Amino acid sequence: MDIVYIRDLKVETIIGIYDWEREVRQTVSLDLEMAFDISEAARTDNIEYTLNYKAVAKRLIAFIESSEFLLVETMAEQAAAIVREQFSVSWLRLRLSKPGAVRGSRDVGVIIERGDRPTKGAAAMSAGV
Ligand SMILES: Nc1nc2c(c(=O)[nH]1)N=C([C@H](O)[C@@H](O)CO)CN2
Repeated sequence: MDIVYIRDLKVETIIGIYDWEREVRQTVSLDLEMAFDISEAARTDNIEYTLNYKAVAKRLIAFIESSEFLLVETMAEQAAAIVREQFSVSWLRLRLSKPGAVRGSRDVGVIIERGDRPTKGAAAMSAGV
């Protein structure tokens, strides 16, 4: 299985457990690796046969911009579910970072994997199979 990816998708949103975090929008950043067989798209040179990363990015931006989660965990889980269910992605790895949230660190956050691990190709390598 191959991978279609999105790196460092920055979105402004309400996120965090502290009072001040409920009042100002902060930037979160998403890295997404999505298992997808790209062979038919490569053969036909047709966007209809692949996972359109722009469509995924637009959907995630709309979802995150309108959300108000306390935890990065909740945002990551729900973003992963949207990608899996609405774009028929069988496996994905999602890193959700909150830049500057902890003094002294570049960013903090979570990395989650969801779905069935692919057994061959770039996605299998990425999933450590
Ligand atoms: N595992 C988590 N730890 C923390 C979170 C979180 O969402 N998941 N959030 C915070 C605060 O909102 C922090 O980001 C503010 O700097 C603290 N720890």
